This record gives sequence, structure tokens and C-alpha cells, in this order.
Amino acid sequence: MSNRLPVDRVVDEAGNASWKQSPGGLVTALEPVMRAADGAWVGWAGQADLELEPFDNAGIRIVPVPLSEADLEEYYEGFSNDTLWPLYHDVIAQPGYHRVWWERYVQVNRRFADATARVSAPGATVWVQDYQLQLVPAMLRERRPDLLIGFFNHIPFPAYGIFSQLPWRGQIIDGLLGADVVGFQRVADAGNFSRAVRRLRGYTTKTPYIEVPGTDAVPARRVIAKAFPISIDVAGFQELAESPEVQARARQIRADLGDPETIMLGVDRLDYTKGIGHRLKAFGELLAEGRLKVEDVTLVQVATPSRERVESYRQLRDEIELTVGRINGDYGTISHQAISYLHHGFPREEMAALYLAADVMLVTALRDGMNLVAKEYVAARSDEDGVLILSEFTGASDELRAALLVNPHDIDGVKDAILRAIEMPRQERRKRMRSLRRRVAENDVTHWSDSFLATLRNTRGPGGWAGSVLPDEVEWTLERTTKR
Ligand SMILES: O=P(O)(O)OC[C@H]1O[C@H](O[C@H]2O[C@H](CO)[C@@H](O)[C@H](O)[C@H]2O)[C@H](O)[C@@H](O)[C@@H]1O
Ligand SMILES: O=c1ccn([C@@H]2O[C@H](COP(=O)(O)OP(=O)(O)O)[C@@H](O)[C@H]2O)c(=O)[nH]1
Repeated sequence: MSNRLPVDRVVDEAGNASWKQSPGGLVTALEPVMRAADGAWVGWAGQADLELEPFDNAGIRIVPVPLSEADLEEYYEGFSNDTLWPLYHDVIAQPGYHRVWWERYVQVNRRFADATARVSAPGATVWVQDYQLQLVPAMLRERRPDLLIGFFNHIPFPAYGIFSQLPWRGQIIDGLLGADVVGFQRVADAGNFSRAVRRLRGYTTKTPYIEVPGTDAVPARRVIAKAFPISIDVAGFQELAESPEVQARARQIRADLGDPETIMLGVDRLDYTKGIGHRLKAFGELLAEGRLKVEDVTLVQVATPSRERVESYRQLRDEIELTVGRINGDYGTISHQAISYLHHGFPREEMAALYLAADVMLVTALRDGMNLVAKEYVAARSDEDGVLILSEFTGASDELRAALLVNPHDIDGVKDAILRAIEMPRQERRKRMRSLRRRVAENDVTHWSDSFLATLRNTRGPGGWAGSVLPDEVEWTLERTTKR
């Protein structure tokens, strides 16, 4: 279960509706897992006020949860993306704390929990995804104590000094502790969560366990809080990148850009966590100082539209586009543009071709749960070439130590890393890329989901769920839930 389904419903100008892949790494990671699994994906279909029956899409059973225009404003754009998102990303932007947003967040979480309770088989496993749905585990447990409940947080979990700003911090902790296993991207995130539990609830914790005391009505429980770094379908992505069509497209991209000596690439949702402005500043200064020339180096920046009705995202778009325009105006020539800026979402095939065409991949996020783009770049490069510049504030940097690691706030450091990447001898490029590829291959998305789900199953012991009676109000219907 996640806020967003793997497909969004879009309607064109002529009023024709179709489905397109949803943006973001959560969908990239979970889609192959769900295609291989039985079960259903519960989530929102990307448009307000859609009442849809469950349906199948590309081998996945989809159970849509409707959200109204007011839900979108207050639960999704408000509490999820203007309160939790900036707070959990170390307050890069100022979070808004509004009681009406919180109330709507509670209501919508309840709706997701109810929808899932209705379609889950007795004793089923439910895997709740991400910060939009942190209250769902406890709500589900209350209605369906038979379920095995996992939760995975795709974004960072902040240090207590930051988390404690949240007026509803205790309720969030209680919501998450409804799960049997709470998964995080990094060891540090799991540690921050356990500390918050100790500080706010005083429960005993001994990594990875949290002891939740019982009451007269419910028995004591043990919850596991642990890091499970997410990944991609490595073999699938490599295969895609090796296909003749993608290879030809990569050559075409280079040719279309005028075959510069060096192509640098950034691929991000247009989000203030991604450090796009810091990257542009470093590149602009290198051009201004004459240390790079537009005849030799082009930066391709894919900035996928994201959360466009949230004010901080609108402002960011204006800032980035102003900066891109300035750099292109100041340093571009008739035949050479400094930055090729693309405000679109592209399909996987085009992503793979861009990765192959790029000599240097720039990931300069100020904070990022994981950053799957970094892992995709590595998976695409079976030629063992290309240099990855990677922010140490991404989850991916825990594993991808052979990248050129940078602090994106240190603009001189980013500039040095760019020059070092451009000048790096082939032998060093190969050595680093081989090491990166070994790390990415060790932990693909199947390994991620298998280890999470095995941990979850083990919490139940060998007998499985022993109960036989479900609460009266639960109407569970097999044919609505399983794939046809
Ligand atoms: O659904 P949106 O509001 O359009 O946002 C897209 C997704 O963005 C976030 O992705 C995160 O998950 C990735 C995979 O684990 C991870 O690599 C990245 O660092 C995260 O930012 C968000 O967490 C998802 O819920 C959104 O669907
Ligand atoms: O035009 C685009 C831009 C990005 N992506 C995909 O979106 C995901 C981004 O995931 P990441 O974890 O890097 O960041 P998120 O957007 O989830 O914060 C990756 O799989 C990209 O390949 C895509 O398919 N088309």
C-alpha cells in the first residue's frame, strides 16, 4: 500500500483518459516486486475524485482509494509534502504546521487503513509504504489484529531535535509502532526512530528491537526497527541499457548535442531536496572562471515536474529556470548551449540512453532517502565507464563508496569533483565503476524486498496466525483482491 499507485490516470485535451507510469523511485522499486507477487496494490490513482473499481494493470492488481480535491490540498500537498517532507529532510525548507492539515491526514490514513482491511485475506501480509501513511499500521492493527504489518519509510527519519518540532510527534510514533517491522533506508534513520520512541514514549529499545508494553486489552509486543536499503531491478535495467535500440539512442543523444568531449547529466524530480541549484552554481562558476568551456562540456538536466501546486516547488522552478537561462545566456554560443534543460518526465528507455550517453553523472542532493538514479546509472554502465559524483547526504552513499563523494554545500568541493571526473584516466574510471557495479549487484530490489519480508514473517514464529475469527465488520472478498 502506498499513497501513489504505479500508474496515474491522465486525461488529454480531447477528454480521453489513459494510464501513465507515476513519477518517483518508490514506484520504480516496487513495481517489479509487485509484478512477481500475488496480492494487490492499494493507493491513489493520481487524480482528484476518482471512484474506480479494482482492476489489473501490467500484471498488478490495483485497488484505488479515492481522494477529493480537499484531501489533495490538505493531506497530500499540505501535511505530507509541506509539513513532513521538509521536516524529514532536515528542514531544508520551512515546514508548515496546520491543525486542519493534520486532521485531514488522520482522516485519509483511516480511509487507506479501512480500504486495506476490507480487501486483506485472513492472516495476510500488508506492507505499508512511506511517510504519507504513518498512522496506517496502528489503525490497521486495531481493526485487523490477524494481519502481519510491515512499514517502510522511503525518506530520511530525522534526528530527535528536528522530529520533536512536530506537534503530533507522539501520534506518529504510535502509528508506526502498529507495524511488526518498521524499515528505513539507512542505519542512522532507524537509530533516530528508536531514539524518538525512547524520548517520547520511554519504551525499552535494544537494536533492532523496541518493546511495546501491553494494556488490559492488548498484549505486549516486540517491534523491529531496522535499515533495509532499497534498490532497483539491476538485471532488468542492465538488459535494457544493453539493448541495441537504447545503445543507438545514446549515440543519437551524443550526436544531437554536437558530440562534446564531455556530457554531464543530472536527473531529478524538480525538488528542493535534490540540490539542483548547488550543481548549477558549481557549473556556472567553472564556466565563468574559464576552467570549463561550452565547446567541450554540456550539462543535460532532466527536471521532472513534481508537486507543482505546492508553493515551495513553484518558487524552486522559477529559481532553477532563471539560473539555467542566465548560464545559457552568459556562456552559450550559437552552436553550443551550456545546459540542455528538460522539464519533462521520460520513460525508462530514455533514462537508460541518457545514462549511457553521460560521461559524468551528478547527484548532489542536500538530503535524499536513497536516490535510485545513482544506482540506475551504475547498473546501465556495463561498459565500466562513466564517473558518478554523489552527495554524501543520499542513502545511496552508504553503499556507493567508490563514487566521488561530495558535500553539495561545499561549492568549491563540487567544482573540484567535476574537474576531477572530467580528467579522470580511463583506468581509474574502470576501477571505480567495477567496484560500484559489484555493490549494486549485491543488493538488488528482490534482495531488498525478500530480506524485509523474511524479517516480517519471522516475527510471527513457526505457527503463523493462530486466530480464526475476524471482526464482524470485515468483509473480505477473494475475487476482488486476487489477480485474474
Ligand atoms: O508521489 P510524489 O509526491 O510525486 O513523489 C514521488 C516519490 O518521491 C519520493 O521518493 C522516495 O523514494 C525513493 C525510493 O525509495 C528514494 O530513492 C527517494 O530518495 C525518496 O525520495 C517519495 O518518498 C515517494 O513516496 C514518492 O512517491
Ligand atoms: O524523467 C524521468 C525522471 C526520473 N525517472 C525515474 O524516477 C526515479 C527517481 O527515483 P529517485 O529515488 O532517484 O528519486 P525520487 O524521485 O523518488 O525522489 C528513477 O527510477 C528514475 O529513473 C523517470 O523514469 N523519468
